Amino acid sequence: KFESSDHCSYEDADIVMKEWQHVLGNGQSAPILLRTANVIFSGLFEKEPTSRDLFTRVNVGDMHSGEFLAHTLRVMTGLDELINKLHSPAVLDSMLAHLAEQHAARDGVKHDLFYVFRDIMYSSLSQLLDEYNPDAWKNCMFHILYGIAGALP
Ligand code: HEM
Repeated sequence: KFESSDHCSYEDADIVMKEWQHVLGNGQSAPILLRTANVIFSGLFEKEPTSRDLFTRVNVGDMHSGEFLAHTLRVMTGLDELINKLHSPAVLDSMLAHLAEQHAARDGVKHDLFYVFRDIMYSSLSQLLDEYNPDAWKNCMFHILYGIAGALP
């Protein structure tokens, strides 16, 4: 399944939160989140074409439609909330448990799609961020992605 990683230490969490803040720190957070999400989802659909069908309900046929943008904003604000809770493990874990249920309820959502998502996310972040510490991201995103997708088929 997921390759293991070191524990997301307090310092790792600090680095990830600070670097993530640089993505969003200029007051233009929504357009940046949407653009990043568009890159990630386009990359996912390119690599795993059948995964597109999981998003028909949210009008993936037109990735610029209000429905699809609203979906990507839910995902990215969800990610933002998770990252901002890296110092509050109990709260983080209850958010992750809820997201795990929401994803498990959707047929066809498989754990391996999450590492495709992860790898595309890492390459976008490394391009987006002047300072990018891959080990800190790997350690903390392991916890987040495993928390959502660890029990998926
Ligand atoms: C860090 C990664 C991710 C986060 C934070 C995240 C978060 C979310 C959130 C907040 C929702 C809305 C839940 C709801 O209102 O029911 C959602 C829906 C969904 N997610 Fe994720 N997600 C992530 C990754 C993925 C991946 C990799 C897949 C699989 C390709 C996926 C598949 C779906 C599907 C199919 C839906 C339902 C779309 C609909 O509304 O019809 N997610 N996700």
